[in-house]
Amino acid sequence: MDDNPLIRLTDVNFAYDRRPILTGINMVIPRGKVVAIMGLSGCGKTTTLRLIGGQLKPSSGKVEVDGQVVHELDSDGLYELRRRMGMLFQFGALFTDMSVYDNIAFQMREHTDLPEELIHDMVMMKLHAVGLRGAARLMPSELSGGMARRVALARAIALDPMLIMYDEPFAGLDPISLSIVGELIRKLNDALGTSSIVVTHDVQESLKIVDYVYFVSAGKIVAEGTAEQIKHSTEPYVHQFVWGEPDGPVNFHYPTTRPYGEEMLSGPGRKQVWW
Ligand SMILES: Nc1ncnc2c1ncn2[C@@H]1O[C@H](COP(=O)(O)OP(=O)(O)OP(=O)(O)O)[C@@H](O)[C@H]1O
Repeated sequence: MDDNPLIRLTDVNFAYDRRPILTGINMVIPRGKVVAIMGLSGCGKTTTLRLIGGQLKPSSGKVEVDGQVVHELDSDGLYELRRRMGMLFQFGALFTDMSVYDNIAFQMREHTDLPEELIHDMVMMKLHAVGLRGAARLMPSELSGGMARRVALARAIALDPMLIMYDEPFAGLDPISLSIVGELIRKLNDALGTSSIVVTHDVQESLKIVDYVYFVSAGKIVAEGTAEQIKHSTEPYVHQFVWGEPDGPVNFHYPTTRPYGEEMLSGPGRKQVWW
């Protein structure tokens, strides 16, 4: 039991209007660790990140970050808290009209009064950390997908955050870029002494780099454990997910109560059929 985790979600429920998205979520992100939230599309992973970032408020339950209840903060408190969180959004969108250098300097200029010489040194340090110091003057359109993702990573750590949240950091990358980005997530976490949350459905890549995994299905945590425990899990849902098996508790068919035969016989133009 971690008495002082960076993040704690306690009995969190969240609904859009009256449609439940998350139910009874209990989750802990320890300091200094990399934790993955995995699950199929639409299960509520991004929603969980948005609750932690304070963009959404839970319908009930508590979201605590570094000892503060996120949804009880006023706008100044929230602004201050968010400044200490780095975020790599899905597909790591960069500002397309700014150079790589300016993309990273942007946060520093927005949130600090640091002089340009210092910003220069910090931008170069961040770019060096992701191996792209030489790309500082390029525009985003001149980068490969893997390079763009690394720039987005450098931008996420621009302000030395206490927490970095990655939303699908591996999406659309070739296998080499994928493992470079994976290794960088781990290295940056350890070098900066932050905590990281990786939202992903890329099981194999993330199991190589994370300390702990939460599996979410239909808005509930259905399994959790260390990367080793997850790899060897016999829990049917986890096993199916980890090994990418088509058959198992996750159905190929979206649920329907209507038998297939009945559906086919009741289509348009079928009403007059004599049988
Ligand atoms: N603004 C919104 N209004 C209503 N429903 C929403 C909204 N945003 C997301 N949802 C719904 O909430 C559910 C959870 O979405 P969420 O984005 O958290 O899933 P996810 O697990 O991150 O999926 P993906 O991997 O595809 O990004 C989905 O069913 C989605 O349709």
